[in-house]
Order: sequence, then C-alpha cells, then structure tokens
Amino acid sequence: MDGKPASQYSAWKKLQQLHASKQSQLVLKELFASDPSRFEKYSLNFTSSTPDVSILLDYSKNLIDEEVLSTLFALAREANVEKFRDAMFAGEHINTSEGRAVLHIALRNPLPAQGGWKIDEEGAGQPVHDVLAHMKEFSDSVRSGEWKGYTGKPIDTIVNIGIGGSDLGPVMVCEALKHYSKRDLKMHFVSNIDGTDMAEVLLACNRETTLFIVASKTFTTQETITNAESAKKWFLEEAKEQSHVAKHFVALSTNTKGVTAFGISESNMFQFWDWVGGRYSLWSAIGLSICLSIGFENFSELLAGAHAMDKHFTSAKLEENLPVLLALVGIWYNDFYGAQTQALLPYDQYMKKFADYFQQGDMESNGKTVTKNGSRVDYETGPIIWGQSGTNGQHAFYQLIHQGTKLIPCDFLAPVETLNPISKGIHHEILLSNFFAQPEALALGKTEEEVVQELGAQSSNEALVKSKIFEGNKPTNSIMFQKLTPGTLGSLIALYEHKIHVQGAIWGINSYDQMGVELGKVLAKAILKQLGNEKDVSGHDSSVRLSILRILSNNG
Ligand SMILES: O=P(O)(O)OC[C@H]1O[C@@H](O)[C@H](O)[C@@H](O)[C@@H]1O
Repeated sequence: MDGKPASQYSAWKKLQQLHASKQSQLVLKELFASDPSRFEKYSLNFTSSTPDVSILLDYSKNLIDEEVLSTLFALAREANVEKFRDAMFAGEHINTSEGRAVLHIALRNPLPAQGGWKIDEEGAGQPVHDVLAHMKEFSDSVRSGEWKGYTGKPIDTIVNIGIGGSDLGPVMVCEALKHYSKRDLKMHFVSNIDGTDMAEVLLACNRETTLFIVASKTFTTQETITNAESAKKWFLEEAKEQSHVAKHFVALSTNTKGVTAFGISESNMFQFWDWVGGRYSLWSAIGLSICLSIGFENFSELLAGAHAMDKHFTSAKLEENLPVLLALVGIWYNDFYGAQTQALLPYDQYMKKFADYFQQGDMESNGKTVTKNGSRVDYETGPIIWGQSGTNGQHAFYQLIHQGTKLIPCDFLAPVETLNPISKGIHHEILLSNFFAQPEALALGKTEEEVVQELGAQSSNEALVKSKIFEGNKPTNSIMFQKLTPGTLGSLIALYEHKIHVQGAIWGINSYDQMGVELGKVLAKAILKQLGNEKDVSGHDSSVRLSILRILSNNG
C-alpha cells in the first residue's frame, strides 16, 4: 500500500524458494492424474442475478499446488491488497503522484439510496447520475431521429474522435456489443493523427447527417484536437454557419474551458472528473458513443455488470476472488517463471478488440519501474499484453506458444451460447471444440513415445520425431461465460481492471499515472517547430537530425 518493494515480503522470498524447489513437480499432466478433484479445487463461479451474469474461471491448468497457492495468497495479505482495494473504493487519493482519487468504480455505482456505496469525493455521487441522465436524453433523441442535423435530417452516422482511453474502450465495447446495436446508425472511430484516418472516414460521411463526438479528458491531446479541427473545417465547408456546429459536434471532457474555446457550447458537453483515468473511462461520458450505438438501457446493463464485479471484488474472500486469482497466478509467471507476456484469447469474434483494449489498460497502468515511494524495483512489473480472437490466432501465432522457447501464459475466454447460431450451431460447436482443445494441448503436450507410435515406419527419422514433440506444461486460464450480454461484458472488463489493480498493489507501484507517455510528446512538439526550416534543426542525435533534413529536402 505504501509502495514497499514486493521482493521484501517474506511470502515473495518463499515463492522464490518454491519455484526453485518445486518446478520439476509442477507438471500439469501429473497433477491432473494424481488429483481427480483438481478442477473442482481450482475453479470458481461468479454469478449475478441483476444483470444476469454467469462466469466460470477454471484456473486448474496453472503450475500451482496448494502450497504455491497459499503462499500467493499470503503475499496478497502481506501486501495489504484488501486494504488498498478498500482505499480505492473509499475515494482515498491512491494515485499519489497526481494526488487523485481513482474512482471509475463510482461511475457504475448506484446512488446510496439505491444500494450503492457512499463515496466522499466531488462528483462521485449525484453528478455521475446527472451526466447519465444527460447521456440518456441525448442518445434517445439521436436514436429516435428527434435530434436533427442543420438541414432538418436525422443523424445516421456517428464519428467518435479520441485516442487512447478516449477511443479504445468505446471501440472495443461497440464492437463487442454490435449484436445489440442500432444497425442503421453507422459508427466510426478516428484516433490517429495520420490524416488518412480522418480522410477515409469522411469519405463515408454526409455533413447533413453526421454527428461528431470529440472525446478527450484533457481536451489538449494533439491528435484529438487536430482531428476535431479538421472535422469542423470539413463540416463548415458546406454548412457555412458557425451556429450549425451545435447540431453536429458534442464534447466529452473534464475541461469546460477547452471545450468552449473549441466552439462547442457547454450544453453540448458531457462532463466527467479527474478521478476517472483515461484507460478506465468507458463507464463515464466517454461511453457516449456506446450509448448511441446500443441504447441507454444496454449501456446501463454494462455498468451494472461492472458494478456486480465490483461487489464481488470487495466482498469475496481472497481465495474466492476472481480478480485476485487472476492477479496472483499472473504474478507467479511474471516474477518467478520469467514470463514476459500474457495473451488474451477470446473465442468470440465480437471480442476481437479485447486484447487491444487491455494493452492500454494493463501496460499503461503497470508498465512502471519505480515503486510509489520512488525506489527502483528489483523484479518484473507489468506484462506485455497481446492476443486476438480464436480461432484466427491458432493459424497465426499459436505455433510459438506450443513449441517456441518462451513461456506465454494464456487466458482463453468463450461464451457457452453464441449470439449467431448459424448453420444449426455447427460454427459454435467447432469454435468451442477449439477453445477446449488448445488449453488441453498446451497443458498435456505430446511425448516422444506418442510421436514415435504415431509415425510408425517414419519414426526412424529422428529429426522429424523431435520436431513433433510438444513439451506441454504451458499454463492457461479458461473463462467461460454464459452469453456475451452487456452485463457480462461489464463484469469481464471489471474483472481485468481489478486484476491490474491487485498486481499494481503487490508490486508497490502507482497503477494510475502514465508519466511514461510524456517525454515523446514533448520531443514531438519541439521537432514539429523545426520541420519548417533547415536552419531550425538542432539539438538532436545524428540519426534524427539527418532524417529530418531528408524530409525537408524532399519538401523542397
Ligand atoms: O482523453 P485524452 O485527454 O485526450 O487523453 C487520451 C490519452 O492520452 C494519452 O497520452 C494517455 O497516455 C492516455 O492515458 C489517454 O487516454
């Protein structure tokens, strides 16, 4: 909690010893063979009735036994994980470097009168619900066609302009919940400063029927402001009158001054607060594009699903706490087995952006080298997050997971029921068969004897035999959920958010700032000023200087 280095905990030291002494005994094939109740022991259910969510976490295919697991829980206790969690929920300023509370959980918290937590932080109660009411009113009126563009036509296209947390959450959720979307409302997301991003989207837009959402917590982000200015210029080329902007541009921000200076009136602004981290902001006004796409009711269900996971996280004991479990087994590989990465592999095409989303969520949160009190860590912190939807990944990178030299812990996720049971459900059956087969193959592998038997006469080719051996013993989690509903997605996102929180607490780092993104921004601003004239190019290493000069000579 106070930024104590994790390596100083006695449980940490014991885990180092356990890793050294037990590695050869932690063999999944043998662990399953010797214990028929391993699945019952190492699986957990999360259920909620409102909204209806059911998630099964099967963590039996991890390189753990009772002793390892109990030591991991001892580590969580020694690191005061529960206290640190409670501090977040109480609104304490756990983002110490910026002196801020961390209260994305307040965005999905019902009012205390409806059973929510009472949180003492400006904005964290009624104001959240006032903004939600504004989002409902606005999204209802756009979706019903009541909101009209400057020539009196209803809106049929939404363009969300934002980057990082003001883009990735809305993109991921809109994609994941497409099944629930209003299909005749086209959704676009522009994030990149590369003009290609905006130019290509504008080709698909009609000025009379397009609504631009400028999403930026700070309203100073260079990419977003430049893209928004270009969109406004494009819009005014035909709309002409500045007053028409009000029908076609809204802003989601904490910065009222910046929004009004851009030319968007306060009445077209949806507010949030500095205690909402960008990468945790999809629950806030930043979710307006989600609301427009799937409707306010579904958006509310998304929030309720997350809140249900918040309740589980705060009330379940550590041994039965899904986020805590994911966090602890992650630490086991990250810090003791030397795994560098963690793959997220959803067997649900709607969730194809899930890993992209948690690349920011996890890597921006836990990609830190100093603890909260400023000492350099002598252990590994946040993993590299990557992945894509199954079965596509199987035909791309699974080879390395199965037979490469790197240990890659994987989380497999899949729905019991599909939302698209085409061809009598055969697609889903095949999908699920792969979802079960991959963790099994990773865990059990294939021995030399099995390969020899399979190859028959060809087995005299030793090199061939060796190339077909699967060492196995690759750890995985399997997460099965009933169906991809808004509530379920909310719970799944909150599950991973809290996993990140627990890991950060154990590593003693601040998971809620992102100082590491600043230096590049500052240098880019300085270089931008030099891109007009050769004489201004100074202060760089030779590689940057000569490359800039090459661009300048190209520009004549
Ligand atoms: O919403 P804003 O203020 O435009 O910021 C967008 C993104 O900007 C990046 O620089 C930050 O690292 C992200 O955390 C943030 O989400």
